Amino acid sequence: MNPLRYRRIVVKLGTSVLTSGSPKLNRAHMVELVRQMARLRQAGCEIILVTSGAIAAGREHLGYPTLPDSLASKQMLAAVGQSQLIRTWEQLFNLYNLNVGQILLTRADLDDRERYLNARDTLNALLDHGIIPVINENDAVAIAEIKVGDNDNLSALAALLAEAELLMLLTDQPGLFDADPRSNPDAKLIPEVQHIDDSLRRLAGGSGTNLGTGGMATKLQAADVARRAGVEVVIAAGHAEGVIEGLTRGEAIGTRFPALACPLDGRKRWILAGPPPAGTLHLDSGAVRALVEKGSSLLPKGITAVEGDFSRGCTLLLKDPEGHLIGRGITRYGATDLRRLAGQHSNAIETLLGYSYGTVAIHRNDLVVL
Ligand SMILES: Nc1ncnc2c1ncn2[C@@H]1O[C@H](COP(=O)(O)OP(=O)(O)O)[C@@H](O)[C@H]1O
Ligand SMILES: N[C@@H](CCC(=O)OP(=O)(O)O)C(=O)O
Repeated sequence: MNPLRYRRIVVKLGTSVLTSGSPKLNRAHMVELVRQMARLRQAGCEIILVTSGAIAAGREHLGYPTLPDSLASKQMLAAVGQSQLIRTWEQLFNLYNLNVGQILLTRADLDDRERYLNARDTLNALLDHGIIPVINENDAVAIAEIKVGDNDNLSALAALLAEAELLMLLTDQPGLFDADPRSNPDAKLIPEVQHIDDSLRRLAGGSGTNLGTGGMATKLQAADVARRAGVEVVIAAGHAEGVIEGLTRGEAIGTRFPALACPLDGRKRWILAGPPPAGTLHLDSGAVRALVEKGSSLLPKGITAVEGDFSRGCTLLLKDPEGHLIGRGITRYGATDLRRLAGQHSNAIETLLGYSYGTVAIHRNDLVVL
């Protein structure tokens, strides 16, 4: 089979894969993973590595100190461990004459469109020079407000940034099961997922260990974001022999999430990936139909309630009358204005506010329907 079925892939390695369930990095296993990635690279496939393991590596390097369960302790471990981690990746890739470039991100780096584009340019420059980008969250400085929080979602953002074709979420289980296989030995692997809905989300539990973050729940969130942007996603076991190469050849391993048919364009990818929502607009059923079925802009008339305190240019969540999330978009009016405009006809905007930024609350170009 053709090994170049995918031109650009993101490989996300969870702590569970890098430590093999032990409290320290399993370097022998990391060598095997690098061997596979190097072979693919040499065959012309561009690889972006999203690596967890900084906190585990820091704990190992400091001799497993007993620390309070505080953010500062974790940040200290991440600061120590990240340099151990990148050094290990660097040494291993150098065995194959490949260089690595470290990118440490927080959500704040992706919020602003210009910073998002800068990060994208750096990623592309590394790839253009045959260098393997090695990405982790900047745990040492990130506090809750600016954190992505888990590397599953971070890897989806990396896949969007890089316009990758395939995202591999490699973990300690062979894929997504119909129940957590740690506690349900009869659980069955789900080979393919077409729709990510609430019933599927209920199957996906948290991490089974205290080293991993998020478990299958964050892997599903990541898959949901990436496939909307046209990226195919697969969850598979990182310890399975030849897994990275096999997945790149399109072999039926793990749980596959085919990419949605109509990928979003660049700006809409950023709306999906970048800014955290600053509020919520509740819409009536007519507005929901206009957005979902006709691809229209959102008019103030269709807004029934406004939650949050936000200004013009912020990203908002859009919900239908039942409270289901139907999209996200960038508002042309701040919260105070929208509270006045909700339910009103667009030609009353000037009279109600004394000024106007146009007839729509959210323009269709600034809107992603989910
Ligand atoms: N439905 C499910 N199918 C598979 N694994 C599940 C499921 N629900 C919860 N899990 C747990 O998710 C864990 C993997 O997530 P996590 O510990 O965060 O790993 P990683 O470090 O690779 O991100 C598994 O070990 C498993 O216990
Ligand atoms: N950024 C953290 C890992 C966060 C995370 O999501 O971990 P995991 O669930 O193992 O992928 C670290 O390097 O330790």
